[in-house]
Amino acid sequence: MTQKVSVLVAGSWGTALASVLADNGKEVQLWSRNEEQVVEINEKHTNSRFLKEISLSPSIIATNSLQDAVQDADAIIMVVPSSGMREVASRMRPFLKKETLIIHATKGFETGTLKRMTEVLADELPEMDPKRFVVLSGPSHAEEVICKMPTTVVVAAEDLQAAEAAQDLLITQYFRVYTNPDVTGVEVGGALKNIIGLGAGLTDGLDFGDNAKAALVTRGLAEITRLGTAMGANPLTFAGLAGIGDLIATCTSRHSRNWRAGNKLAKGIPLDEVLQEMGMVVEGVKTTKAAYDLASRYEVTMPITNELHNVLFEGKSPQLAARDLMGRVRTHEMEELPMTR
Ligand SMILES: NC(=O)C1=CN([C@@H]2O[C@H](COP(=O)(O)OP(=O)(O)OC[C@H]3O[C@@H](n4cnc5c(N)ncnc54)[C@H](OP(=O)(O)O)[C@@H]3O)[C@@H](O)[C@H]2O)C=CC1
Ligand SMILES: O=C(CO)COP(=O)(O)O
Repeated sequence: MTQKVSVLVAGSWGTALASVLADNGKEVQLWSRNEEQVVEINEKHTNSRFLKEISLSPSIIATNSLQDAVQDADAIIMVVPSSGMREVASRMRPFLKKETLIIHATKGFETGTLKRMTEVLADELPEMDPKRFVVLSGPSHAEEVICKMPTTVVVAAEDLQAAEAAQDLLITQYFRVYTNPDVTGVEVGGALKNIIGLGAGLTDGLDFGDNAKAALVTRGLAEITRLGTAMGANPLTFAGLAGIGDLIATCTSRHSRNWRAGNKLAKGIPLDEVLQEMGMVVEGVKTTKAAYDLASRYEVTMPITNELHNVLFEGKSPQLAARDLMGRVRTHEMEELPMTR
């Protein structure tokens, strides 16, 4: 029997994942709160606001009804921005079957609570087994996936069978899916790389050069690993797709929303104008605030996040932030290790 999979919501990444599922022979519903978008997807088979003139599979059915999208689904993929995860999870709860597989592909923390997305899902869906919540992450720009360009991602769940079920739903010739048991690591890596992506956009916008960007990625990975392990992640996860893999994509790609936002900031455009101009979610901004608070909660040193926080929210100039990063007290590359001579 054909599996029924619903994707919530029809942003760029949700639409690209719906397309992968359709290519994999699944019966796909794509939920949006926006009536015009539903009509466009069903009648023209495009989602022009997010994916320009790309043609979508006519087998993807868009709907405005959350109940219709959720009630018969064998699996649901949640791709709502982190700011909307709690609201959408709570609204879908009355229609959800206990056995439905829940996957999310969102990269961020909840502002205020600082919770990871599977923790938000566990709060709002208490009837579901949290060990079966799956997170999907890795280097995967919607603009390339929708064109069936070779892409690799990772799905993590505490329950291996749940991760394998997600792998099975999505793996295709062009979309290779690995499993990993480290839910915390995959969620933390996916969220924190966006901060470094913003920083890379700033660095490139200010013409700091290739050495600076390599330093940012490498030292960014060091602080992601530091916070992630303090939160319970396996450090090896950050050497994988949800860590260095996604950092490379975000810090080097012309598709990256976070890189582009950082690049605009480097031109002196104020943050609120940058976010308006982007017209798409830039998770790195809220994540910088959350990571700044998490670093303090877990007593972890995160110099790049700290400086980016000052640039975004305290009006510090990026040049001064870079100077302060370069002028930090000298230390060992592996800061956990003592200095030896
Ligand atoms: N784009 C990409 O390539 C990738 C994105 N991601 C992650 O996926 C998530 C979504 O990003 P992306 O698809 O790019 O975002 P987009 O900006 O492309 O789309 C966001 C969509 O979410 C909708 N939305 C926002 N809040 C709510 C809500 N409370 N209820 C219902 N719908 C809502 C918006 O609807 P409306 O228009 O009505 O506001 C819009 O359709 C992010 O966490 C991102 O980091 C992960 C990997 C790749
Ligand atoms: O997470 C993403 C790609 O893996 C999307 O975020 P960016 O567009 O900022 O790179």
